[in-house]
Amino acid sequence: KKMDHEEMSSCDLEAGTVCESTSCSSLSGRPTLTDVLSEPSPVCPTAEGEQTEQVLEPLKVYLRVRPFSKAELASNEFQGCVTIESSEIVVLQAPKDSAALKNSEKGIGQSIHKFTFTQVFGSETTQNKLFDGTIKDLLTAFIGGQNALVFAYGVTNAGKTYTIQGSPEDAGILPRSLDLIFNCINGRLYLKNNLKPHLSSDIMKMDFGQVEHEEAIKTALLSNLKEETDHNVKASTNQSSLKDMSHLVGPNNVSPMCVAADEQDCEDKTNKNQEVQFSVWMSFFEIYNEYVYDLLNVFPLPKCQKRPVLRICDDQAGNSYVRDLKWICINSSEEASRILKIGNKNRSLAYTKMNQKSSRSHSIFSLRLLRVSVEDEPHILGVSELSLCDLAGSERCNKTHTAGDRLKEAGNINNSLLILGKCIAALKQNQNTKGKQRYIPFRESKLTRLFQPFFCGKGKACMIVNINQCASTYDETLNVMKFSAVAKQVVQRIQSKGFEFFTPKVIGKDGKAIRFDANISIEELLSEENLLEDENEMDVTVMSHEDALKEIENLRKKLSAERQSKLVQELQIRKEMGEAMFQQMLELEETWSKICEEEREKSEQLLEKRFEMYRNAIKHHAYHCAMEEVEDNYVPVEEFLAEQEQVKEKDQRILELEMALTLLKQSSESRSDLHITEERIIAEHKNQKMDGVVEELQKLCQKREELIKSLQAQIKNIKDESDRAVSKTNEENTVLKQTIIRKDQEIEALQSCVEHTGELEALVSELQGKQNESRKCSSLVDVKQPKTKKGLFSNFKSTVTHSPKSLKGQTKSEDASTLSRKQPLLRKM
Ligand SMILES: Nc1ncnc2c1ncn2[C@@H]1O[C@H](COP(=O)(O)OP(=O)(O)OP(=O)(O)O)[C@@H](O)[C@H]1O
Repeated sequence: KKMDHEEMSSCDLEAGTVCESTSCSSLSGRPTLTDVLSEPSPVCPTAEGEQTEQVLEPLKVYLRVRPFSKAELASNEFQGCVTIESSEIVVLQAPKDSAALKNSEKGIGQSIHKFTFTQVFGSETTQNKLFDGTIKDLLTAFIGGQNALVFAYGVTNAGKTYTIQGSPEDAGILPRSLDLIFNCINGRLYLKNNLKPHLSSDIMKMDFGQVEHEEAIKTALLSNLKEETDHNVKASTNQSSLKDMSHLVGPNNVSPMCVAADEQDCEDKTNKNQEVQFSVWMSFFEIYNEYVYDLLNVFPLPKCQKRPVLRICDDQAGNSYVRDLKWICINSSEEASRILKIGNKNRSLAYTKMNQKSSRSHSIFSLRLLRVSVEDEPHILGVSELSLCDLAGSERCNKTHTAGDRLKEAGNINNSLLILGKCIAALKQNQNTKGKQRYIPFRESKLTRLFQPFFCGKGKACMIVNINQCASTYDETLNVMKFSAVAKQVVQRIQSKGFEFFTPKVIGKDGKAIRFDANISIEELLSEENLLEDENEMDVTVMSHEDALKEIENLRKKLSAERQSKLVQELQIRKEMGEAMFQQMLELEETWSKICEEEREKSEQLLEKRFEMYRNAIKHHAYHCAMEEVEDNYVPVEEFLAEQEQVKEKDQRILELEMALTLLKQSSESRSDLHITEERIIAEHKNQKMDGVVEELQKLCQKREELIKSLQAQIKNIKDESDRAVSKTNEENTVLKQTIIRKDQEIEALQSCVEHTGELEALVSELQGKQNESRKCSSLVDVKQPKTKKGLFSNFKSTVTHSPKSLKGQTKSEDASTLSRKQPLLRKM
């Protein structure tokens, strides 16, 4: 969890904290290739104790996003996980089902991450654009004499191999670099080929026989390819390869960089630089399961035979190199491409679930450029190295369903990448802390051992991060991005001086160093007798007995000094760890006390709630008990009154008895003492009896009084209720009265209508009579059957005469109960 936190904070820091201007300023006004070639050496190579200048430059980290394949699009891998915000910023959004999203839902980490890169190349980026935008400057530095490392990093199937090597149709940065280098040194190749790279950065002078031997190896290698490749295929490949590279080459086979320079100036400098020549050597090896294998085997070994394993050794300056690695002298980019093909065939590739041709090893292609001055007599000026590394892809074994050999490979791959991550994190931390320097575990893996010089000032490094946008590999991609965020914060301290600073040691055939002197020509050196006489191939590590003893003594001293420093370091680390742990304990204690406080408050609240609950329950219970008691003690009113009567009667009786007693006392005064005593006893007895009865009666009275009170309360309640009912009934009555009045008014209106209709009928019959009379008078009229009355009024009459009845009937049927309720009220009115 702590690691996550650290990673996260580094990511957050990432945004905008790394000063890009450092790199920009160093690049502004950068020299053209012709400048590099023509400039005289700035520092005398023999000047001892001279302070070396260093250039601070942030590690350049580029991001390339691979496009989706058709299969990925079909399997719903597109979930908008990767968004390119600008040419430098990319945002990652966790898809559903990813561990990152699940963690963020639990409050661990975030679901959205923002990362800043030196430059981001989207899925539409062409190989050419990537090449121009990433390593062109590095190549300038390489040709100028600086060591350079480019490494492609990413999860499996992210496009690392595609970026480094490309496809037959579209070449990657490696073939493009070869083309550019050979275009730039075009016409300045050192064709004697008698100088060969040796150990980490030395040069070995070869005699004629050795040169021939080297030539023979190369020819064998090339013919090996020739034998296996079909002529037609080869022809088409060569053509396509030339066609592929054609866009890199300007007119007259000069690279665009050279074309860009002022032509006249370029020509002058080229003429001048005819005296500087170059010898180019290449090697290609892989680190597979932590074993180093040469990929440029002259004769392919049968599958059953084990490949020879190469060792990584240190030279006297402590620089690591691959011992017995084959270095092949190359004279053209085409030659290099052909040799590269052989190497690729020897690479450890395998089919995995994620990638059909997954690289199971880290492959490192290296070029060494020897710069030779041929002004008067050839002089060695220096050597620089360019390494292009295609790292094996990191992967999660359960996702890739790896098992057996694949699982072992994955373990080794992940382990070496983990150590690379540790080294980069330590480098970043060391540059931020003054004084105490953290141990950088370069030597814990073969890969980091070989990368060490590039990260320690002896060259420039640049990282190309490859990612795919698939939702299924989101978590691994996020880790890669976090790693890149840390790497981008590493600031490289690069020795500003080129060849001259890394003065190569020239080794003779006997393996002994020849004192380097720029004034001694190669021919002079070669003509030295000791070189020519010794025909036997010598192992450079063989020393004389005295030298070996001295070396052992030296190493012993170094070892004890190293042990002491390590002991101090260990103590320091222990102290730091102790302090860190103590700090952590304090933080933990603080956190826990906070948690305890919160818990305490919570439980107090809970307790308070419980108390409230119990209180309410008790109240409820008490109320119920009281109600039950009241019910038990309930006595009907009649019974109570009867008892009251009895009490009164008893009171009366007591009074009578008391009076009788007084009389008895008075009359018995004259009786004898015996009688008196007897009577007194009797009276006392009676009194005692009466006292008990009185007490009982009083208790009864008290109870009755209580009962009366409760009954009175009940009566009051009933009275209130009846009052309410009466007022409600009154309100209803009022409403009913109003309704009845309305109905009466309606009936009256109808009756006046009926009367009016009667009048109208009389008028009609009168008019008819008059009409009949006038008819009789005017003519002889046949007696006719009287017609049935038709017309508005007859209908109206019948309607009106029937309407009250029907209305009444309807009202009856509709709401008989309402009427029955109304009638008494009407009667009242
Ligand atoms: N920019 C790109 N444009 C088109 N296709 C690409 C691109 N990058 C990668 N590919 C294709 O994606 C597939 C996987 O790429 P590649 O083999 O380079 O991945 P890798 O990272 O090297 O994987 P591994 O680590 O397993 O070797 C290949 O088929 C390749 O052609």
